[in-house]
Amino acid sequence: MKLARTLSTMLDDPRLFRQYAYVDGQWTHGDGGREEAVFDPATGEALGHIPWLEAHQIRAAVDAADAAFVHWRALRADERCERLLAWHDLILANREDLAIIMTLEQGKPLPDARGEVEYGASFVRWFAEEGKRTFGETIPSHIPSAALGTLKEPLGIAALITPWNFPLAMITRKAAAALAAGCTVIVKPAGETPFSALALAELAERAGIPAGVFNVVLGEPAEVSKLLCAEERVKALSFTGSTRVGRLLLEQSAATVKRVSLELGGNAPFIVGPDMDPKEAAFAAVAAKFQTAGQDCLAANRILVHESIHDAFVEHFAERMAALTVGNGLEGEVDLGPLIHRQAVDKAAAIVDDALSRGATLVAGDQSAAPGANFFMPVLLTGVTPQMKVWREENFAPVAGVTAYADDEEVIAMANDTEYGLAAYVYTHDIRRIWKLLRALEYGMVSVNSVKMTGPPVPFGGVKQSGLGREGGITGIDEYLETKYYCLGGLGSVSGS
Ligand SMILES: NC(=O)c1ccc[n+]([C@@H]2O[C@H](COP(=O)([O-])OP(=O)(O)OC[C@H]3O[C@@H](n4cnc5c(N)ncnc54)[C@H](O)[C@@H]3O)[C@@H](O)[C@H]2O)c1
Ligand SMILES: N[C@@H](CC=O)C(=O)O
Repeated sequence: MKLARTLSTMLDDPRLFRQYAYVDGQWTHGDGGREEAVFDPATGEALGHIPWLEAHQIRAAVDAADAAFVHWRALRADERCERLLAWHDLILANREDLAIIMTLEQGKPLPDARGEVEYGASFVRWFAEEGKRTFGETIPSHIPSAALGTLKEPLGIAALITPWNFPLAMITRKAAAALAAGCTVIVKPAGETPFSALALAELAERAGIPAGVFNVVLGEPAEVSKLLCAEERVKALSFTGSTRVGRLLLEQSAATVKRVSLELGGNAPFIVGPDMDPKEAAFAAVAAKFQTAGQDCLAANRILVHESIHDAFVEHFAERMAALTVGNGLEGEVDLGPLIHRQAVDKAAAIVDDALSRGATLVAGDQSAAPGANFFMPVLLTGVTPQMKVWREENFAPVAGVTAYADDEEVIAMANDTEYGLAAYVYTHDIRRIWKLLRALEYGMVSVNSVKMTGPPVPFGGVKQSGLGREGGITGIDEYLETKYYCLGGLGSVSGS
């Protein structure tokens, strides 16, 4: 497929490409005339422009979400469910257009983008159904003549701030939960990937989600986030992004005591036991490292291999890595697209340089083969140590670092030697080792002998500085619900009280 200059000409439905914010059911430009270009990371070409809203326009979005909350919360759960299912169906019906938009603005290969559209839609279906199951409790009463229980009520307006690496699914995993709970939402997508969010808004409108219920605001990130955090009427803040920005938003939300959910950075260990077939483990590690060109919070950052199979593992890893193709995600069979921008490439190069200067070995990774300014060829480093940035930082790039270990105690200490605690991978068939590692690893998610671990039924989230709260699963909707306890006294003789 040839890259067209105008994004809309590539779509079956050009109305999915919107260059406005979406507030109170209206496509909105910025009153101050400020706007930003959005670039295709593969080519550097500008795809379009988005407005930066002024402070009074952000407040107008809060006014709209506040007014809409009254009616949205009053719908029955099954009525909200119907609208969410309509949204789900429209997302899937427009899968190809949404995938093209995503590949153009984010860079991931088109098949991966299609996969993300399906993944994103799956959260909408999940929460459409979960909204019908927000049960309260009956509490055996200790108070004479009283009935006790709880109700689940929507919190109010939820501000949802999302990253660029999964421009669609990180929105739906939050928004579908909030909307199903009866909350209204204000989405602030990453400036690098706003068009997926705006296409979702167009489809939400077509699905019959009323004006003011789903809003997308755009603007200078720190400015917009500060305004949303300061707003008393915004009751919940759900953020996915870096730990650095997550800390900042947590601090800013303190003044209004918001419900805060944070899905932050990861630094996943990938542990390979001595009993593993080195080839099987190496192929799995390549899959866990290089999806989304390493720009994934679940990416296997530190690959910890038992010393008895280390050399064979490295050989197979290098062989598998050499077969990966790097290029424009719209063109042909590509495994890795570009990084999001030049700063990401510079950061990756600096991390590799740091590792080499501290004694790591470069097994493979020739940057002269990169097909463009924002591309970074996969790198394999061995002899990685805790002193190196590649160990300490989330590299968010196709840079794999391998370290040998001697025994379970050593690998547990190595794996936990990080401020992060999102996900860990364990590859071994020894059931005792599996149980030991499962219990000892300080991570919110541990995946044993499987690269794939996510999906709607899963309580996704991290411990330590990888976050607060869980998204998805049967508890994901609780992030947007308040428990109201009631005591109905003076009932006379209440049987069983
Ligand atoms: N745990 C998860 O579920 C998960 C999922 C995806 C991505 N991530 C993490 O996201 C990070 C990559 O995404 P990113 O680079 O977009 O993160 P980021 O923190 O730079 O940006 C995330 C969002 O915050 C906004 N933002 C940026 N600077 C801000 C500021 N100073 N004040 C307020 N808002 C600001 C951005 O515009 C964007 O909308 C990685 O750390 C990755 O691990 C985590
Ligand atoms: N792959 C993760 C997103 C992290 O960047 C997910 O499935 O949520």
